[in-house]
Amino acid sequence: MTKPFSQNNKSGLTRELIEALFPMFEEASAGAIAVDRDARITWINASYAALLGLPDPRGVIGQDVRGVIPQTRMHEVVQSGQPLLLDIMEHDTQQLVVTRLPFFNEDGDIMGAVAFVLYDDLQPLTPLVSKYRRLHQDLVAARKALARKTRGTRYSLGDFVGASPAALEVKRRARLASGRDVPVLLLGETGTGKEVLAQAIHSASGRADRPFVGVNVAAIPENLLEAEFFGVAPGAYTGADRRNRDGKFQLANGGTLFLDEVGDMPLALQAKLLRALQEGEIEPLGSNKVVPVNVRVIAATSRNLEAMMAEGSFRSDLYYRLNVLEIPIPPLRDRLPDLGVLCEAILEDLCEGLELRGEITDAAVSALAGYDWPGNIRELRNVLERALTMGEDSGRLDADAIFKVLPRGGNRPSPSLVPRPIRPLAQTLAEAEGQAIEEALVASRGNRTRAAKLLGISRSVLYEKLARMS
Ligand SMILES: Nc1ncnc2c1ncn2[C@@H]1O[C@H](COP(=O)(O)OP(=O)(O)OP(=O)(O)O)[C@@H](O)[C@H]1O
Repeated sequence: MTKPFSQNNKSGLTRELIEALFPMFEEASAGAIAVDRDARITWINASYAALLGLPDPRGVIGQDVRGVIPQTRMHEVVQSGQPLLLDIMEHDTQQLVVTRLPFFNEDGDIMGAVAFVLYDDLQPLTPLVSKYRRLHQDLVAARKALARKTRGTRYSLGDFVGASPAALEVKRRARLASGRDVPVLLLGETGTGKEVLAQAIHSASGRADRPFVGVNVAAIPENLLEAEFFGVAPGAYTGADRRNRDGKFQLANGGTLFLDEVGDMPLALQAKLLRALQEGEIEPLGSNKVVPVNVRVIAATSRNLEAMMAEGSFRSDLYYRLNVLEIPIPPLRDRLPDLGVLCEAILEDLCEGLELRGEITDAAVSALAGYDWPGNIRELRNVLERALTMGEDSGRLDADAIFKVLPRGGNRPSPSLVPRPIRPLAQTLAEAEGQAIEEALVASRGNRTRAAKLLGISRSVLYEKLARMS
């Protein structure tokens, strides 16, 4: 099939080396091809021609290699003079492992390139290829996470999953909060999604392209809190940095400051925080100069601030300053109709980048509904993660897989075992109606028109009933 190297490639170490190795490579490979410096085919062996399905290999001599093998990268090799030692090339439905080497004349000028198909069947390479795919998927996921991190937030409102009336009300308030530049107070037990919501409000607000800075008050030792919040002036105290150190207020300037576990803030710092919020300025530790700051505060707590005010451990003036728009987030046990969609969303997230289906059966969701969820959605995520780790390789979770990992002792009493007081019929009917509406909204993912259709009532009747329920 003509000669791989033209006459003017007489010497030159690389060419000689390639020539010496050529018969061995050709023999061992599943196909070989050579191109000239313009990436036109000068030679192709019979096995490669057969692999490519070429009826007449001579017909392709002189053609641009890209016209014959669309996914080739030979033109890159002849342009750069650099080999591409290992690559997986797609051709039609095949995946070919190829190596591509340039060759030069005695003056070092590029003359062309040769390529060998090392494997045309990836079966023996399956472990390597799956590892490569997994790493590639991890890389994509890490890049996404990094992009979010550089913006300061990971979540948007769509990440607050739930379609029950309780979840929809949370989202309605969050949207309201995004449109108004006022302080927001998020109230909810641990793991209910306070941080998710704080980030989502910021991302949808006019401050979205400014920083989002979160600080967990409970996680910082009391003696460091002031420096953490307001920063430190150079040489403020013995051992302090010579340079100025910005506090969270300065870092969040122009953006949003998320104060998590604000109920854990000592009284002395509460006074300083109040002043900063009222005056719009702060005084770094050890400095006698005030610095103007413009931050929107979103505070969150799992504690009962009203009870704390009553006992004097939380300042009421700070409470009213922070609580301009309050968003109570219900615990998971109070929005069990959301379990199904939450599981779906969490499993999708957990399985991203892995070759797992991440499915859950209805019976498994019912098993989850029997548990009390003191750790809320964070705990649900952990349970699903454990079930995936310990379960079948396919990533399909059934009730058994859930029971194996669900903490014991936290079960809710099954409704049939709890003696139910007899109540007026109208009340029982209203509750049944409320539950049916809630389930229809979950099934329709919050789409009221579809929910009304499922319930066999008109949209306006559904709206009337929802208004009566709220
Ligand atoms: N509505 C939701 N939809 C989907 N995932 C959620 C939701 N709420 C919380 N999560 C997930 O649950 C975990 C805990 O959420 P988050 O940290 O926001 O809770 P938190 O209320 O701030 O908890 P803590 O008070 O302990 O800091 C996170 O992994 C988050 O992604």
